[in-house]
Amino acid sequence: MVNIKKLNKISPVIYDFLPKEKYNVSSHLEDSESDAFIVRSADCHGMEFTEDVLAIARAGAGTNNIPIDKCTDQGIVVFNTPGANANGVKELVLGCMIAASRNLPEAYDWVKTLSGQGDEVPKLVEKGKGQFVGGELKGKTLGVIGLGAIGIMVANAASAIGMNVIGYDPFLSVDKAWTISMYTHKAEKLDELLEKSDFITLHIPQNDKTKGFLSTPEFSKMKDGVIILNFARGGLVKTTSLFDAIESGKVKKYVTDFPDADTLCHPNVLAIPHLGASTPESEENCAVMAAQQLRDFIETGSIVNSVNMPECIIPPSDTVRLTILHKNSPNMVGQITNKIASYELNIADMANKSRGDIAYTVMNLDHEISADAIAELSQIEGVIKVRVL
Ligand SMILES: NC(=O)C1=CN([C@@H]2O[C@H](COP(=O)(O)OP(=O)(O)OC[C@H]3O[C@@H](n4cnc5c(N)ncnc54)[C@H](O)[C@@H]3O)[C@@H](O)[C@H]2O)C=CC1
Ligand SMILES: O=C(O)C(=O)COP(=O)(O)O
Repeated sequence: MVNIKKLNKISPVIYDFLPKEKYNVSSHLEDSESDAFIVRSADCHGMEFTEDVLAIARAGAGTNNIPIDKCTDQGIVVFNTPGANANGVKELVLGCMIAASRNLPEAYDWVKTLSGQGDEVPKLVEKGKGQFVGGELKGKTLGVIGLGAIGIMVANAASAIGMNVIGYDPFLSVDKAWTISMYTHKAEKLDELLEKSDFITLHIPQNDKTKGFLSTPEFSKMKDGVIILNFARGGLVKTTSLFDAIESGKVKKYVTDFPDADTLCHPNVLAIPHLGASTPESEENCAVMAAQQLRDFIETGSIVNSVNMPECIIPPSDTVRLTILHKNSPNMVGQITNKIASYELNIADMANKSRGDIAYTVMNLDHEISADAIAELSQIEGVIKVRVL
């Protein structure tokens, strides 16, 4: 039985992919008895992992809640589900862009104050509506920072409703570029996007390099009255700089899916409780993808959509399969194959993939491998984790 601990509520569709006969998926497991974890936004940074932990599947995109370096050092494969919740976020970004521009939250609050005015309500509505006049999106310029799964969908949808779109992503892949609407203008420099945009939306991961991505120097380059949307992560925007920019009239409104004690009640902040991916469709897509990836890895050794290990797609096999995560350094494969040969085992098939400092070797063997041989392979310097499937 493989124990998979759920660290968040996950769509029950996972049970279709992790059948009860083989997988014990529960939130009641101890960390120490878990072979793998499936998680949404729960903070895993303080967790200790035993050497039996094989993988962590993030049913979602952002992995800043997972200690990636620690997992890599321990040979724990971390997966995410790229694109699985992108449509959910895109729709909320569009809705909030309209809500912010047309002053809907303020108007909604105000109209409720008319309660108790009886037949006067329609007249009072017409009299008071002028205070909530807000601009249309058509013809305005939207700056999209980060053209990944979500940023591209937002850019394409905004083009379709008549906005001018400027995109900025210095790391854009060619495959992704093919999917961007021809109407999206490419900003060579971030400054160009900051200077020209009426709305700016963030769709980049939060990491050591992107923390405080928008702070005083960036705000100072923006147009007066810009509306900023942050459906990526709270730490991307420096709050003190944001409040100064609101005070000076530079920023008209800040829409965030990641409120904190400071931003929560600010009158120019439209705060949403991290709802971007909270749709049945996105939750199900993420759960399916996370469960499938986890199962494939556990059963065949295949690694797809990992954020810390090399991709390695291998068909299932009836033979004994050995998977070895190891350092990507000279003569690792040589030492491993020599050790196997010393036990007079023949390698029928083999794959070796690397990513940065880490490599992954998968072998199909003609015969069973002994516990002694596995122990000796594990002791080779640079070998991180050995599994027999
Ligand atoms: N509010 C919510 O519920 C959700 C929030 N998210 C957040 O949105 C982020 C983006 O999600 P996806 O689009 O699915 O990820 P993705 O990985 O498909 O796209 C991220 C893009 O950001 C780009 N990028 C990275 N650093 C950059 C930089 N310094 N400047 C410009 N571009 C940069 C990358 O090249 C990539 O194209 C996630 O990391 C997560 O934090 C994701 C899903 C749901
Ligand atoms: O996928 C992401 O990065 C998200 O922010 C969604 O988080 P959630 O799964 O809704 O806790």
